[in-house]
Amino acid sequence: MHMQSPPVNSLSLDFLTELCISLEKLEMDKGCRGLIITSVLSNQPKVFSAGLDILEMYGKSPEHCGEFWKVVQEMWLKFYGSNMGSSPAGGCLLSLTCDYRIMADNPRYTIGLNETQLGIVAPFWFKETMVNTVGHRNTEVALQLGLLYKPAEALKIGLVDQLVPEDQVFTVASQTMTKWLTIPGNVSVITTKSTLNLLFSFQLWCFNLV
Ligand SMILES: CC/C=C\C/C=C\CCCC/C=C/C(=O)SCCNC(=O)CCNC(=O)[C@H](O)C(C)(C)COP(=O)(O)OP(=O)(O)OC[C@H]1O[C@@H](n2cnc3c(N)ncnc32)[C@H](O)[C@@H]1OP(=O)(O)O
Repeated sequence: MHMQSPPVNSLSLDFLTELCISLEKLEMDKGCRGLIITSVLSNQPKVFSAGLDILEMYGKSPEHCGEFWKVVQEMWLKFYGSNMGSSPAGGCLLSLTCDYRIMADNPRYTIGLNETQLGIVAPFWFKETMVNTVGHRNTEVALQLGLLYKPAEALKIGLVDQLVPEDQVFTVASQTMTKWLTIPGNVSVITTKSTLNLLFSFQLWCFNLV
Protein backbone atom coordinates (compact mmCIF):
# COMPACT_ATOMS: atom_id res chain seq x y z
CA MET A 1 0.00 0.00 0.00
CA HIS A 2 1.48 3.31 -1.06
CA MET A 3 0.60 6.32 1.07
CA GLN A 4 0.49 9.49 -0.97
CA SER A 5 -1.22 12.36 0.77
CA PRO A 6 0.97 15.42 0.21
CA PRO A 7 2.70 17.19 1.70
CA VAL A 8 3.50 14.81 4.60
CA ASN A 9 0.91 11.97 4.82
CA SER A 10 -0.59 13.56 7.94
CA LEU A 11 -3.34 11.39 9.37
CA SER A 12 -6.51 13.38 8.77
CA LEU A 13 -10.03 12.05 9.21
CA ASP A 14 -10.42 11.55 5.45
CA PHE A 15 -7.03 9.88 5.08
CA LEU A 16 -7.56 7.53 8.04
CA THR A 17 -11.08 6.66 6.90
CA GLU A 18 -9.77 5.70 3.46
CA LEU A 19 -6.93 3.76 5.04
CA CYS A 20 -9.29 1.77 7.28
CA ILE A 21 -11.65 1.00 4.39
CA SER A 22 -8.71 -0.25 2.30
CA LEU A 23 -7.49 -2.40 5.20
CA GLU A 24 -10.95 -3.84 5.74
CA LYS A 25 -11.13 -4.81 2.06
CA LEU A 26 -7.73 -6.49 2.31
CA GLU A 27 -8.77 -8.32 5.48
CA MET A 28 -11.73 -9.78 3.63
CA ASP A 29 -9.57 -10.78 0.67
CA LYS A 30 -8.64 -14.40 1.36
CA GLY A 31 -5.73 -14.10 -1.10
CA CYS A 32 -4.05 -11.38 0.98
CA ARG A 33 -1.71 -12.61 3.73
CA GLY A 34 0.51 -9.61 4.30
CA LEU A 35 0.80 -5.93 3.67
CA ILE A 36 3.77 -3.68 3.05
CA ILE A 37 2.95 -0.06 3.67
CA THR A 38 5.17 2.66 2.35
CA SER A 39 5.19 6.32 1.46
CA VAL A 40 5.45 7.44 -2.14
CA LEU A 41 5.56 11.15 -1.45
CA SER A 42 7.91 12.93 -3.81
CA ASN A 43 9.59 15.07 -1.10
CA GLN A 44 13.21 14.41 -0.17
CA PRO A 45 14.04 13.30 2.38
CA LYS A 46 10.92 11.26 2.42
CA VAL A 47 8.32 11.36 5.16
CA PHE A 48 6.54 8.13 6.09
CA SER A 49 3.83 9.99 7.99
CA ALA A 50 3.90 13.24 9.98
CA GLY A 51 1.48 11.69 12.47
CA LEU A 52 -1.98 12.87 13.38
CA ASP A 53 -3.11 15.85 11.40
CA ILE A 54 -2.80 18.67 13.89
CA LEU A 55 -5.49 20.66 12.11
CA GLU A 56 -7.97 17.90 13.03
CA MET A 57 -7.37 18.54 16.72
CA TYR A 58 -7.91 22.29 16.79
CA GLY A 59 -11.14 24.31 16.56
CA LYS A 60 -13.30 21.36 15.51
CA SER A 61 -16.72 20.36 16.85
CA PRO A 62 -16.95 17.65 19.55
CA GLU A 63 -18.67 15.39 16.96
CA HIS A 64 -15.80 15.82 14.51
CA CYS A 65 -13.22 15.16 17.25
CA GLY A 66 -15.14 12.02 18.31
CA GLU A 67 -15.20 10.73 14.75
CA PHE A 68 -11.51 11.51 14.29
CA TRP A 69 -10.46 9.81 17.51
CA LYS A 70 -12.50 6.71 16.67
CA VAL A 71 -10.82 6.27 13.32
CA VAL A 72 -7.37 6.77 14.91
CA GLN A 73 -8.13 3.80 17.16
CA GLU A 74 -9.44 1.75 14.25
CA MET A 75 -6.24 2.35 12.29
CA TRP A 76 -4.15 1.25 15.24
CA LEU A 77 -6.01 -2.04 15.53
CA LYS A 78 -5.45 -3.12 11.96
CA PHE A 79 -1.86 -2.81 10.77
CA TYR A 80 0.66 -5.46 9.57
CA GLY A 81 4.03 -4.51 7.99
CA SER A 82 5.87 -1.35 7.00
CA ASN A 83 8.83 0.53 5.65
CA MET A 84 9.60 4.17 6.10
CA GLY A 85 11.29 7.54 6.37
CA SER A 86 10.42 10.15 9.04
CA SER A 87 7.74 8.96 11.46
CA PRO A 88 6.97 11.30 14.36
CA ALA A 89 4.17 10.66 16.90
CA GLY A 90 1.14 9.12 15.12
CA GLY A 91 3.48 8.19 12.25
CA CYS A 92 5.56 6.22 14.73
CA LEU A 93 2.41 4.59 16.10
CA LEU A 94 1.47 3.58 12.57
CA SER A 95 4.76 1.75 12.22
CA LEU A 96 4.69 0.35 15.76
CA THR A 97 1.48 -1.47 14.90
CA CYS A 98 3.35 -3.39 12.21
CA ASP A 99 5.04 -6.75 12.67
CA TYR A 100 8.34 -5.61 11.17
CA ARG A 101 9.83 -2.17 10.61
CA ILE A 102 12.38 -1.40 7.92
CA MET A 103 13.79 2.11 7.95
CA ALA A 104 15.77 3.90 5.28
CA ASP A 105 19.27 4.53 6.62
CA ASN A 106 19.35 8.29 6.23
CA PRO A 107 20.27 10.34 9.32
CA ARG A 108 17.83 13.04 8.22
CA TYR A 109 14.96 10.71 9.09
CA THR A 110 13.67 10.36 12.62
CA ILE A 111 11.12 8.22 14.42
CA GLY A 112 9.60 8.42 17.89
CA LEU A 113 6.73 9.48 20.08
CA ASN A 114 7.54 13.19 20.46
CA GLU A 115 4.24 14.25 22.02
CA THR A 116 5.74 15.86 25.14
CA GLN A 117 7.82 18.12 22.89
CA LEU A 118 4.51 19.34 21.50
CA GLY A 119 2.98 19.86 24.95
CA ILE A 120 0.59 16.94 24.53
CA VAL A 121 0.45 13.48 26.04
CA ALA A 122 0.88 10.22 24.17
CA PRO A 123 -2.30 8.25 24.98
CA PHE A 124 -1.73 5.15 27.09
CA TRP A 125 -2.24 2.79 24.17
CA PHE A 126 0.49 4.64 22.18
CA LYS A 127 2.70 4.17 25.25
CA GLU A 128 1.83 0.47 25.69
CA THR A 129 2.51 -0.23 22.03
CA MET A 130 5.94 1.37 22.50
CA VAL A 131 6.61 -0.61 25.72
CA ASN A 132 5.75 -3.83 23.88
CA THR A 133 8.36 -2.96 21.27
CA VAL A 134 11.29 -1.39 23.13
CA GLY A 135 10.65 -2.21 26.80
CA HIS A 136 9.68 -0.10 29.78
CA ARG A 137 12.92 1.81 30.46
CA ASN A 138 13.49 2.84 26.85
CA THR A 139 9.87 4.01 26.68
CA GLU A 140 10.20 5.94 29.92
CA VAL A 141 13.14 7.91 28.56
CA ALA A 142 11.72 8.24 25.05
CA LEU A 143 8.31 9.51 26.09
CA GLN A 144 9.33 11.82 28.89
CA LEU A 145 11.90 13.56 26.70
CA GLY A 146 9.75 13.27 23.56
CA LEU A 147 12.73 11.80 21.71
CA LEU A 148 12.91 11.46 17.95
CA TYR A 149 15.54 8.83 17.09
CA LYS A 150 17.81 8.79 14.07
CA PRO A 151 17.89 5.40 12.27
CA ALA A 152 21.00 4.02 14.05
CA GLU A 153 19.60 4.97 17.49
CA ALA A 154 16.19 3.56 16.62
CA LEU A 155 17.79 0.26 15.60
CA LYS A 156 19.82 0.15 18.81
CA ILE A 157 16.76 0.30 21.07
CA GLY A 158 14.71 -1.99 18.81
CA LEU A 159 12.30 0.67 17.62
CA VAL A 160 13.01 -0.49 14.08
CA ASP A 161 14.11 -3.96 13.01
CA GLN A 162 16.36 -3.23 10.08
CA LEU A 163 18.11 -0.34 8.32
CA VAL A 164 18.70 -0.45 4.62
CA PRO A 165 19.97 1.97 1.97
CA GLU A 166 17.17 4.21 0.84
CA ASP A 167 16.89 2.77 -2.67
CA GLN A 168 16.58 -0.79 -1.35
CA VAL A 169 13.79 -0.34 1.16
CA PHE A 170 11.03 -1.80 -0.93
CA THR A 171 13.12 -4.70 -2.27
CA VAL A 172 14.16 -5.70 1.24
CA ALA A 173 10.58 -5.29 2.50
CA SER A 174 9.37 -7.65 -0.25
CA GLN A 175 12.08 -10.20 0.61
CA THR A 176 11.21 -9.99 4.30
CA MET A 177 7.53 -10.42 3.57
CA THR A 178 8.29 -13.49 1.44
CA LYS A 179 10.17 -14.98 4.40
CA TRP A 180 7.34 -14.27 6.85
CA LEU A 181 4.86 -15.81 4.46
CA THR A 182 6.72 -19.12 4.46
CA ILE A 183 5.17 -19.78 7.87
CA PRO A 184 2.35 -22.17 7.08
CA GLY A 185 -1.25 -21.36 7.83
CA ASN A 186 -2.86 -18.11 8.84
CA VAL A 187 -4.45 -19.60 11.92
CA SER A 188 -1.24 -20.41 13.79
CA VAL A 189 0.20 -16.97 13.06
CA ILE A 190 -2.96 -15.13 14.06
CA THR A 191 -3.32 -17.19 17.24
CA THR A 192 0.32 -16.59 18.18
CA LYS A 193 -0.12 -12.88 17.58
CA SER A 194 -3.28 -12.77 19.71
CA THR A 195 -1.50 -14.62 22.52
CA LEU A 196 1.37 -12.13 22.45
CA ASN A 197 -1.14 -9.29 22.71
CA LEU A 198 -3.42 -10.92 25.26
CA LEU A 199 -2.57 -8.74 28.25
CA PHE A 200 -2.72 -5.59 26.16
CA SER A 201 -6.12 -6.58 24.71
CA PHE A 202 -7.37 -7.08 28.26
CA GLN A 203 -6.15 -3.61 29.28
CA LEU A 204 -7.92 -2.07 26.31
CA TRP A 205 -11.08 -3.93 27.19
CA CYS A 206 -10.82 -2.59 30.77
CA PHE A 207 -10.53 0.96 29.41
CA ASN A 208 -13.52 0.29 27.17
CA LEU A 209 -11.44 0.91 24.03
CA VAL A 210 -12.36 -2.31 22.22
C1 LIG B 1 -9.59 14.82 18.20
C2 LIG B 1 -8.58 14.46 19.18
C3 LIG B 1 -8.67 15.38 20.30
C4 LIG B 1 -7.84 15.42 21.26
C5 LIG B 1 -6.65 14.59 21.38
C6 LIG B 1 -5.60 15.36 22.05
C7 LIG B 1 -4.42 14.86 22.34
C8 LIG B 1 -4.03 13.48 22.00
C9 LIG B 1 -2.65 13.46 21.46
C10 LIG B 1 -2.55 12.33 20.53
C11 LIG B 1 -1.15 12.05 20.18
C12 LIG B 1 -0.69 12.87 19.04
C13 LIG B 1 -0.14 12.30 18.01
C14 LIG B 1 0.34 13.07 16.85
O1 LIG B 1 0.66 12.45 15.86
S1 LIG B 1 0.45 14.78 16.90
C15 LIG B 1 1.32 15.24 15.42
C16 LIG B 1 2.80 15.13 15.65
N1 LIG B 1 3.52 15.37 14.45
C17 LIG B 1 4.65 16.07 14.44
O2 LIG B 1 5.16 16.54 15.42
C18 LIG B 1 5.26 16.23 13.08
C19 LIG B 1 5.45 17.66 12.76
N2 LIG B 1 6.03 17.74 11.45
C20 LIG B 1 7.36 17.59 11.21
O3 LIG B 1 8.18 17.31 12.05
C21 LIG B 1 7.79 17.82 9.79
O4 LIG B 1 6.74 18.47 9.11
C22 LIG B 1 8.18 16.52 9.03
C23 LIG B 1 7.08 15.47 9.11
C24 LIG B 1 9.50 15.95 9.56
C25 LIG B 1 8.39 16.90 7.53
O5 LIG B 1 9.31 17.94 7.44
P1 LIG B 1 9.45 18.73 6.07
O6 LIG B 1 9.56 17.77 4.94
O7 LIG B 1 10.54 19.73 6.26
O8 LIG B 1 8.04 19.46 5.86
P2 LIG B 1 7.45 20.76 6.60
O9 LIG B 1 7.79 20.74 8.05
O10 LIG B 1 7.84 21.96 5.82
O11 LIG B 1 5.89 20.51 6.47
C26 LIG B 1 5.23 20.58 5.20
C27 LIG B 1 3.78 20.97 5.42
O12 LIG B 1 3.13 19.91 6.17
C28 LIG B 1 2.49 20.47 7.33
N3 LIG B 1 2.49 19.49 8.41
C29 LIG B 1 3.57 18.89 8.97
N4 LIG B 1 3.19 18.03 9.93
C30 LIG B 1 1.84 18.09 9.98
C31 LIG B 1 0.86 17.44 10.78
N5 LIG B 1 1.17 16.52 11.73
N6 LIG B 1 -0.44 17.74 10.59
C32 LIG B 1 -0.80 18.65 9.65
N7 LIG B 1 0.09 19.30 8.84
C33 LIG B 1 1.38 19.03 9.03
C34 LIG B 1 3.34 21.70 7.65
O13 LIG B 1 2.61 22.58 8.44
C35 LIG B 1 3.64 22.22 6.27
O14 LIG B 1 2.48 22.90 5.80
P3 LIG B 1 2.59 24.26 4.96
O15 LIG B 1 1.17 24.63 4.66
O16 LIG B 1 3.30 25.22 5.83
O17 LIG B 1 3.38 23.88 3.74
